[in-house]
Amino acid sequence: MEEKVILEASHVAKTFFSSKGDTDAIEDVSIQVRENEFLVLLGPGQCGKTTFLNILAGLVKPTSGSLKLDGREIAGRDQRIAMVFQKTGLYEWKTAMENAELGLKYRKVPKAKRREIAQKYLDLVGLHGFENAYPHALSGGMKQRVGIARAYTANPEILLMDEPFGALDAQTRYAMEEEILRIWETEKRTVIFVTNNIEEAVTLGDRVIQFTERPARVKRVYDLKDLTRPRSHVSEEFLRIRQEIAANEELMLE
Ligand SMILES: Nc1ncnc2c1ncn2[C@@H]1O[C@H](COP(=O)(O)OP(=O)(O)OP(=O)(O)O)[C@@H](O)[C@H]1O
Repeated sequence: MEEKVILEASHVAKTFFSSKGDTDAIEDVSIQVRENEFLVLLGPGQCGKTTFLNILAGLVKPTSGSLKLDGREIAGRDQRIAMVFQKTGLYEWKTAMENAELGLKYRKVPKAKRREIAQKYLDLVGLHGFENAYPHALSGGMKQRVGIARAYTANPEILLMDEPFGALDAQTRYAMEEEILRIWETEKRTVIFVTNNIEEAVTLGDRVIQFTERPARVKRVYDLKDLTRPRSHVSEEFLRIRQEIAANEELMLE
């Protein structure tokens, strides 16, 4: 059975206009995102990935093109879409719990209820016992966990993740890749995850959409659904796909 398309971007383009010259960030990107899939957007640095994600989040207005969520056109921010940033954007003067429940507070959810929901997701991301910790007392990986809990707490249909592990050391990054898969398997949502790291893309994605250099276009789509999880970084299949994607990326950079 064909899976349901939850989000569709059609012919999205973005040019930043400025007195110093215009920058074409995205040329013409059309993608379909399937419900509950883990979709990775992979592309070289500065190719326009963040811009594209910001457009999906309603934070940047496309120059042209359109977005449909659940079959209906959307423009601007939508509560059904939540974002996890590379820089976590946590409030330093708020505890892990207060950060996690913030979205619900804005929505005027009563305190007891929002505590209950935030607690559920702090538990899910492995932060039980750290509810009262302030961000400065948390490691980089733990801060990202709070960011993920905060996004889940808002109960979105779609989670956008912009290189969330890009600033972490390699070991923590591997651990967080396993963690995000565990969290996603436990409570499935549609995830759109941006990275410039091929290994990370192949580790995580049901599908990987490879972008060209700026201005971004879709170069190729890899369907990895049949690559069994958990994925061994040294299996023949994993290495073959990694190599294939890398070769394609090099071709683009020549
Ligand atoms: N607000 C803006 N005004 C002008 N130019 C911008 C703006 N935001 C992004 N750009 C330009 O658009 C291009 C794409 O940037 P973007 O951050 O989307 O790339 P990226 O693929 O996410 O990069 P990275 O992998 O380094 O995070 C860059 O050349 C950037 O300088």
